[in-house]
Amino acid sequence: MTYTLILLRHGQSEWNEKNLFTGWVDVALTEKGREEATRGGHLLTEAGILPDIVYTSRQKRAIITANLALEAADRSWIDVKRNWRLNERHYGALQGKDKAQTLAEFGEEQFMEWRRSYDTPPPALEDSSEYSQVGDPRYADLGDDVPRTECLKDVLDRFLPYWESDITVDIRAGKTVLIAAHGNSLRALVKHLDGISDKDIAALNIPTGIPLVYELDEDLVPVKAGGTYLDADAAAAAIEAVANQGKH
Ligand SMILES: O=C(O)[C@@H](CO)OP(=O)(O)O
Repeated sequence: MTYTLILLRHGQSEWNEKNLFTGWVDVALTEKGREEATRGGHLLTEAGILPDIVYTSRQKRAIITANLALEAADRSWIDVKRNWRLNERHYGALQGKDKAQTLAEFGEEQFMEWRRSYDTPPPALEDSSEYSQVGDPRYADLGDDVPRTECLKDVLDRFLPYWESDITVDIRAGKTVLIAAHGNSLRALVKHLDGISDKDIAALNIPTGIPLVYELDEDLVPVKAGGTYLDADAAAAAIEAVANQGKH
């Protein structure tokens, strides 16, 4: 008996296109991002892998990606659960900043430490910033615990309780679960699933809009480490592009 889990990073967002750090800022998809999402749904249909329930963050780029992919797969009717614990990593004071300019200003070592280190968060974002989520009604249940910055470890710490309490329950019930989320919240999940070390996770990048399918055994251990991208060639090229962001 194995279980099926599908991970889908949202399609290209307006700030992905502009090469800006995004985090918890609720930016929209570009036209290309919408097309990627629809194509993701077609890839699922072609592979005959159809989700029974979808989990998303509370951010519209993931929500709309899920909607478009499910519409393409004719599965708009499935149950949906949204939770802030699937949100993108809060990028602190880098939110809204240009990646190339940040790289030029602070140098590659600092830039990569903020982008990809496991446990070094960027400087905290001021509550008065236009890019702060403090006071946003969608996070009212968080009270004053709305993040001001996060490292990947913080994402794992807030994601894992929800993984255990909700997502794994649906998986173990035999449902094919689709998680539509973000580059860094999905990196956190992949780190957990594949048992990737704190150091090695720095080199792992997730492309936009290409379903990544995991077959999990009874202990929820991947049958094939790293899972399977439904379009492996497109994924390889897109992974390279994410890794090099800010450098060109
Ligand atoms: O800006 C962000 O929020 C993330 C994902 O788009 O970027 P990065 O890949 O640099 O962590």
